[in-house]
Amino acid sequence: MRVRDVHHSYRRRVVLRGISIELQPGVLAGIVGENGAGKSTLLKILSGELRPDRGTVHHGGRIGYCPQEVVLNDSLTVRQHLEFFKTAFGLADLRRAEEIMETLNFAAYLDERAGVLSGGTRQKLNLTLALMHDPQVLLLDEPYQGFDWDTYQRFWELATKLRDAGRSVLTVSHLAHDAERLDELWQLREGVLDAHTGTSE
Ligand SMILES: Nc1ncnc2c1ncn2[C@@H]1O[C@H](COP(=O)(O)OP(=O)(O)OP(=O)(O)O)[C@@H](O)[C@H]1O
Repeated sequence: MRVRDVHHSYRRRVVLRGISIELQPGVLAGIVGENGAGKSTLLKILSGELRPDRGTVHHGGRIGYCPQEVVLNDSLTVRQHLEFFKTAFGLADLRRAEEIMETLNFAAYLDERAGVLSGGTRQKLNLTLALMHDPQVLLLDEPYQGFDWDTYQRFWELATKLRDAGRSVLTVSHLAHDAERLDELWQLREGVLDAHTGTSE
């Protein structure tokens, strides 16, 4: 994925002031920044959900986008969500989705309605829906929010495995405590990206 000179404002609030970034295959990268720094705005632009005021985003292959806001239908079960996305992605089966569910340890909830799931379990489903079509570029917005420690570890094992299989993985977070797990880490501040140098935000 190649991003060149992306700018974005919401009316007079300037959020991104010239973001350029290159995401190679087989890289696990992170962007950190304070609340309101513009991380979600940038991911929305990279995923194609939002059009930048200026600048370009080029990518090859499938994108997997896990937004910060969990987008689920409370009246559908986990299984129904998977079936819906299987059709939307044109998948032959749910093999990958089932593998991810096993990894994240929530296969037992297949027939529960999304509306009764805990926050962490909803996030597991959110993440599964973003990854089940085996995207080449993964854009993950605070993907582990609400995860318990064991699931948090499993999330990183999954992200590392995908990186090792040649996927590009980009996670955004307000904390830099995962720095040692990442191949590249940037800091978003005042609308621009710099190499992250500090140990925490
Ligand atoms: N749809 C919108 N309309 C107007 N302003 C917005 C909109 N979305 C975001 N903003 C503003 O843009 C700025 C950046 O927001 P964004 O959600 O991208 O930040 P963030 O770094 O992801 O924050 P957080 O860590 O809290 O999730 C904030 O000041 C926010 O209030």
